[in-house]
Amino acid sequence: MELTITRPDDWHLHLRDGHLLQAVVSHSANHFGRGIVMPNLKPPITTTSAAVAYRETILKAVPASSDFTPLMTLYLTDTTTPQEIKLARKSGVIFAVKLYPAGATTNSQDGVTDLFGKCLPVLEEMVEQNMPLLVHGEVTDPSVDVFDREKVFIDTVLQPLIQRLPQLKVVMEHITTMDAARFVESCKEGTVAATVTPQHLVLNRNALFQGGLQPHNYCLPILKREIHRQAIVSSVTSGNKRFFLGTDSAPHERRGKECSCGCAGIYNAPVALSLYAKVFEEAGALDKLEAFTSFNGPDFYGLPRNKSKIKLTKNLWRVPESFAFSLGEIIPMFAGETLEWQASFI
Ligand SMILES: NC(=O)N[C@@H](CC(=O)O)C(=O)O
Ligand SMILES: [Zn+2]
Ligand SMILES: [Zn+2]
Repeated sequence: MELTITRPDDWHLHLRDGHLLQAVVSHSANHFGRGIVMPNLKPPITTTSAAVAYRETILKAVPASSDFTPLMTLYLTDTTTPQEIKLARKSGVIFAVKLYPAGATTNSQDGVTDLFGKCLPVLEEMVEQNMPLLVHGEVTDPSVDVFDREKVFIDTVLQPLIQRLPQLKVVMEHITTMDAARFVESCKEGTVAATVTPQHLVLNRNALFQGGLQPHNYCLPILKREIHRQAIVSSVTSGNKRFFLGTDSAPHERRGKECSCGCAGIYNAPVALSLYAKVFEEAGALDKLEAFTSFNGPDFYGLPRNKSKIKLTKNLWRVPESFAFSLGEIIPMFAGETLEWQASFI
């Protein structure tokens, strides 16, 4: 079996910098037309000038054979100014602002401590500039169970935010629960949307402990119960325009994952399209795959859809065990396993 679809984009991607960037960028550039690049570097990308410089670095690392376009984001902090949002919009290369609640995930220590207390003027300016807010939707209160953090975030931050600023464009990134899927479905189309990762469509939380601790399945928000996975699959495969592809591909050097305090993030760029295709096929919804991978995202962001195509072929292939690079190696999701769908340029 073979499918030809409009070239997809990745609306949530970590490309890192330095040697790691060099090692991973081609895996995204080989399949995707554009990527919304996350700003959680060390130090984070908090200014327009840093984002412009980071974009140049990425473009230099993209293989010459690819016209992959990085779409940049700004990392929101307690001290981001409305002026910075104006500058970001004027730059023409920054497409969104990213909210990391301080302490919620990898490199989020400089994130926001009090969204309503510290960031309202910035959020109001974002409405003016039609600049979307991308949210890592988890509260960080240590008394809230890690499996409930997304739902509590919706109730205590997202819902009030949308009520207060109904015109703000918001993307709830990497949704993991039935609650998030239902919430996004209840919001106004074109104003609130969600990205969905391959791992939250194909794995449930058992995958963290299958045969022993599985650090390469550890990401945030953490994998949830099977009922949540099923709810997300049905929302995504229903063809609802509010959901689109965002891999959250988040490479870490192997030693950073396989240690006594391993970091969160799954490197899925090499397998993402293969897994999305599998999910839609199993749901009997291959006819809806292209909208999810290639139409809903650009339509939400007000960007043109890609013109070129890619081919998805049902062809068994083996995921490499690892990708070696100058500082070590990166273990991809489903390392060493056999997958069914293979993506290629036309
Ligand atoms: N998803 C993750 O588990 N990790 C991401 C950060 C993020 O997207 O939350 C990373 O940067 O490694
Ligand atoms: Zn996140
Ligand atoms: Zn991410």
